[in-house]
Amino acid sequence: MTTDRLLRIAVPNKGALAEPAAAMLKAAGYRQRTDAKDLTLIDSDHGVEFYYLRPRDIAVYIGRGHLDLGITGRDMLLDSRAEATEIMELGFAGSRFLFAAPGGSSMTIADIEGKRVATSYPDLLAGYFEDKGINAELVKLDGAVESAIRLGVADVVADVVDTGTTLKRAGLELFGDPICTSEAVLIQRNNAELPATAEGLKTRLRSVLVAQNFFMMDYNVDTEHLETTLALAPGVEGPTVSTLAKSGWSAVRVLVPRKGAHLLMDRLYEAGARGILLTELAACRL
Ligand SMILES: Nc1ncnc2c1ncn2[C@@H]1O[C@H](COP(=O)(O)OP(=O)(O)OP(=O)(O)O)[C@@H](O)[C@H]1O
Ligand SMILES: O=P(O)(O)OC[C@H]1O[C@H](OP(=O)(O)OP(=O)(O)O)[C@H](O)[C@@H]1O
Ligand SMILES: [Mg+2]
Repeated sequence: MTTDRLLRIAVPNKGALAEPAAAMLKAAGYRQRTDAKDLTLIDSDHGVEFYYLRPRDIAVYIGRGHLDLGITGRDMLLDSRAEATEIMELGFAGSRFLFAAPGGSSMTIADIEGKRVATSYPDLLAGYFEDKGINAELVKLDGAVESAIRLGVADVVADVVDTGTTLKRAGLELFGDPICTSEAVLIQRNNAELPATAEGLKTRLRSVLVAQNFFMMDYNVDTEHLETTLALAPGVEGPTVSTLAKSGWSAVRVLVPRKGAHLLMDRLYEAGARGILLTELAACRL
């Protein structure tokens, strides 16, 4: 344990980020609140204090230097214009931020000129319009933006889209390229000096991502086919090759990306590997 002050971390208290953020911190070995009414929680074993805050406010606290690290959405960080930087992608709450208009209207970005655009991300959108030289009227709403056109308050909406179900239900169609592609990110204040415990937290979060995205693979292979199989699955730091009791055979252990793991098993089998096993990683430190 370090003698540094407690590391202060902002965790989303509600919405799409809250549950997966707490789950990721738990998977990294930290304590998390068990009562949704708790505003803070101290994990003294790790020298960390968690603050449960609205996701939209997190970049503000970090940018002003009142908290050390925070979990928020990239789109929210950009919209806040806070003096904070994204330091790690966390792999959940993936979304795109897109324009939509009534179904069948076949609008283009150029058609936005002079229109009323409803959004709950006004500064993100203002930045986009500035870059593109578009003049449009921003209508700031808190949520349920998809209803703004039907209710007559806007001609176009710009909103978070995941599956597209909400837009479809509102009879809207997407147009243009995404204004932003978002996911949950770990943020810190620009050029902040953090307690030493921050490095430990980052290492643990990175390790959770590896554990989530990789499998451990074991297989046996004879000497003739060893090199071919090693080339197919080179691993992260290189495979471990040990001698098998059966003469002329090796046992190989290697980390493989979860995505495509079954295809890789087929390829390794064709290349001579046998007894191929895939195992979940409970945790790791790389
Ligand atoms: N349906 C979704 N699927 C994936 N990510 C989403 C979804 N909705 C929102 N997000 C992402 O999660 C983050 C927080 O959005 P969320 O909707 O939880 O906040 P909010 O709108 O301020 O809160 P609330 O909806 O509770 O008022 C944003 O980065 C956003 O892109
Ligand atoms: O593409 P989908 O999978 O349908 O998800 C996108 C919807 O999810 C979010 O809504 P949320 O529930 O956060 O409500 P809000 O609009 O009030 O923020 C977002 O604002 C969209 O409305
Ligand atoms: Mg929302």
